[in-house]
Amino acid sequence: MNTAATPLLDRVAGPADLKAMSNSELAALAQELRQEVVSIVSQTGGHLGSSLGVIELTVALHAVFTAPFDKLIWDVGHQCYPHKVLTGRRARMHTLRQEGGVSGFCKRAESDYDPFGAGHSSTSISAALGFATARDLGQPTGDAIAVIGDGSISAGMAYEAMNNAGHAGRRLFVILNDNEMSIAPPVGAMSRYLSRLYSETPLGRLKDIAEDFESVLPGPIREGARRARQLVTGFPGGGTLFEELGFDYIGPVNGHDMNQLLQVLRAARARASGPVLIHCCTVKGKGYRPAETAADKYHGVGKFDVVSGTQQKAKANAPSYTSVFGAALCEEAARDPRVVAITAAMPAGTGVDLMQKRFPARVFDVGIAEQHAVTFAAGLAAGGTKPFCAIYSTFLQRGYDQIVHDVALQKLPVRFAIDRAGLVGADGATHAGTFDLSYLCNLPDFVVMAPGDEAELKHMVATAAGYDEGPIAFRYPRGEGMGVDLPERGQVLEIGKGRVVREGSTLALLSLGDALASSLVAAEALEARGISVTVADARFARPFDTNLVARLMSNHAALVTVEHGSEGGFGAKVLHWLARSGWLDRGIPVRTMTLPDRFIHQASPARMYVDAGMSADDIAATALNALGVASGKFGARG
Ligand SMILES: Cc1ncc(C[n+]2csc(CCOP(=O)(O)OP(=O)(O)O)c2C)c(N)n1
Ligand SMILES: CC(=O)[C@@H](O)[C@H](O)COP(=O)(O)O
Ligand SMILES: [Mg+2]
Repeated sequence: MNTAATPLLDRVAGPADLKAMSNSELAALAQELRQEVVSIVSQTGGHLGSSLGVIELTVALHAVFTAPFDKLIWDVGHQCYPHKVLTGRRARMHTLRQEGGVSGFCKRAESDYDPFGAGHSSTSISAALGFATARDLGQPTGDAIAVIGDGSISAGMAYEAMNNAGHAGRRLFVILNDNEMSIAPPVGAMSRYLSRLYSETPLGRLKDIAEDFESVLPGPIREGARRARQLVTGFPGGGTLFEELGFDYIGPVNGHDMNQLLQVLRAARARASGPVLIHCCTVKGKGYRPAETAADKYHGVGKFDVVSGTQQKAKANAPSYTSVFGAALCEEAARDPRVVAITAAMPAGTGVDLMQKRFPARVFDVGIAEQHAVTFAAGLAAGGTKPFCAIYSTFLQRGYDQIVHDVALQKLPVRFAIDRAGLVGADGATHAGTFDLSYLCNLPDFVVMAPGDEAELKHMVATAAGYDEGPIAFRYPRGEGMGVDLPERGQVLEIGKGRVVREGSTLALLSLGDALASSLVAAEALEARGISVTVADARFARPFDTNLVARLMSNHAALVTVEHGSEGGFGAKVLHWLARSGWLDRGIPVRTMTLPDRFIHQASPARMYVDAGMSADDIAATALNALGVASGKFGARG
């Protein structure tokens, strides 16, 4: 528990309590809130650095605006912990990111103070404009305020929204939280531009203040504006990019100076008639030394010791799939200079940082820009290189039209390395990689693979590297592999060929990807009940091994497919084929085990699979049910 004294925070039951506080009390409250957030996350783990950077901003926003009537929309939502503490969730924060607990992101179902859910980035300005438009159409809604980071503002959606908002001219606030960090150091021309705005104008002096605001802002700030305008703009009208898009621009503001924040927000709130962008400069990890000095600014941390900052690390039993991919990619890159890699702001998360270190000229971090990443990869493939486009399953959803239109339709050999497939744990439903099988298996000419263990992943990287006929993807889960021996060199697999892992005679389990582990456990349990089980690893979801399926159907009393993906993926393909080829008419029971038709909420991955009805016990029960139907002698649940 947090034992530090928090007299001001203890007086806060909700944001209304901030209204009566003086500026200096609000500044002191921010310090208490900071230590509270450090204390909470030290016990739960989570996204700490981003939350610490917006402590003063959170206090100031709640002091000036009136949530939940005013809509405060946190982009991504990974910086929302101080907001949650101030909005009635303090007592439950010890359950952060745990099963049944407080979400690590904003969630409409959790609180009226979370008007719009997130987890993926760059949606806040669009959502805020939606609220502002609803208000102008007569809905009982107050101001809409989007808080978006310098990393998240690199995505196309943010510009689509600003383009629309600038044209619409509605009263709307965008707070650009510029901490010069994404998860990794930010990249791109926009990031460079923001750095110029930041570095060439002294903090504490606002530049480019629209006429309307000038009269309510202090003299020195007004003075700085003119000079800064000349220094950093370069647009024909002398405005910032944001002004050219139709926003009033205020900034840069020192996001840790409570007086300045309050003054600027109050002025903006009093005077704005159209869209306003407030450029707020902050420090990721602010006020907690281990975070400020860490290379990743404590973006995402496990539980840690508050005094030393030392994080608890669970002992690894096997290398992670990510690290196996990263190493295998490096090996392929060393062999073939045409191998290149693309990441959308996640070099470490995807494991391409290894190749980035060895072959920096062949790794491209495009920033948070998944759509661009996919089409950029398509261009790289069309241009003769061998691109590996490494994107988490959940974020690849952003690039779906690009996958269809730019990659699949043109049959371009882009290799998709899809990490975080399946249920991912504490990040919950927003980050679950459950749809990729469904959305890729329907695309003509696409090859879709899933490794049953980390050695298989190495083979699949080699297979993808050697495959030039069209698009190819492999999807693998977050976390550790199975602890199997890794081959010296990945083998090129025959496209569309599965393998039998364990031979039996009564029941056939046909698993895809990491569902192999639970299928093997289920097989053991069934064997203990006297049922002889074959376990086959499909390896390929598309094209899948029809000969193998036909063999399993002809030699066994029932077939169960198992995959860690939503309905409409591998099992659906198998079922279609069985129906079309007439196999289903022969009366052999078939079951498809997929994730259920609902979102699964945060818990440990193992618990999420239990919730999803996909544990080894569930597989065994489903198998017994299928066999019961076949023979009438197994009366199990299912
Ligand atoms: C569409 C999408 N791509 C990638 C991510 C992963 N991601 C989460 S936070 C983050 C960095 C965001 O940087 P910024 O907006 O500057 O916020 P900061 O972490 O600096 O507070 C990234 C890349 C995501 N959540 N959504
Ligand atoms: C907020 C966000 O989207 C990322 O920080 C994400 O939580 C990273 O997930 P991993 O921990 O699986 O890399
Ligand atoms: Mg940032």
